Amino acid sequence: MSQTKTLVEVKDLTMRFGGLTALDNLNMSIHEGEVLGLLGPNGSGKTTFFNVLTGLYKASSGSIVYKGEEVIGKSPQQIYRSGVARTFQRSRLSLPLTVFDNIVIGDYQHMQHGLIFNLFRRKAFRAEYDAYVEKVRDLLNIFSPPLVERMFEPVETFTMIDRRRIEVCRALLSRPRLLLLDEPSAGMTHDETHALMGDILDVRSKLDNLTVVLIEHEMNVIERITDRCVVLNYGKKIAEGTYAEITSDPNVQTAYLGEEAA
Ligand SMILES: Nc1ncnc2c1ncn2[C@@H]1O[C@H](COP(=O)(O)OP(=O)(O)OP(=O)(O)O)[C@@H](O)[C@H]1O
Repeated sequence: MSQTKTLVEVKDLTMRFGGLTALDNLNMSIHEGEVLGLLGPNGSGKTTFFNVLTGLYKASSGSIVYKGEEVIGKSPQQIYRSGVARTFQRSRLSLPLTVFDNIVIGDYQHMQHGLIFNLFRRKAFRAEYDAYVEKVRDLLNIFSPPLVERMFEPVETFTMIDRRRIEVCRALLSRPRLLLLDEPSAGMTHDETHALMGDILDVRSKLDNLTVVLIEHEMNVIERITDRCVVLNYGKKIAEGTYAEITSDPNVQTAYLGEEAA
């Protein structure tokens, strides 16, 4: 029998933007090692939840306990260093830069040496640079081996799916415990989405102890890769369970049909 360990416990979490309540007394948990789907109609608070969990927004009230510690009030850097990494809905790659540069940029807070130090201590800088090359090569070998050969080519020469892979690798560079993926299938074809999700499942099986939360609209993706789902509507949790459970839940059907009818 598998035992469920809680990695994140969310209690009465509320986020207001002026008069708009984006998260409304949200209670939910994220279990260690699971792939959790975060679903809900447009504007239901999914990205806001990621923004609060990663310290970009400070919640109006409530609590998020991650690995036994309160997250609210910590800076995005502190939260990143504690093992929470994410991708964004819109691509944040710098197209003229290489794959290597784009992946390493995300980890600059972990670098030992600042610019002035590097100017004067080239040897130490070189050693750190070489270590990063190895780290990125190892990661690409796990996540997407064909990218290894093209590590020093500019991102603008890559297809959409490879760009997404690069973004996921950037999030994985710090070897996070919790990976938050905000609509990774956006803008991709069905086949590309299928391939990317295969990579994500594959990397989870290769990296120990990785928990994934995925915001996604494509139902077939959710069915294929999630262990469990939480559905939000107007910032509240309206359903929770396996894909089969949530899709047969009348509250979920009403939330989605209501949206279509609107
Ligand atoms: N910085 C902000 N300032 C004001 N309102 C915001 C801000 N961020 C989000 N909102 C509002 O909060 C609500 C929830 O938005 P959010 O982006 O979290 O929804 P979502 O479920 O991720 O939607 P989608 O699926 O369209 O990305 C929306 O009404 C949105 O307009």
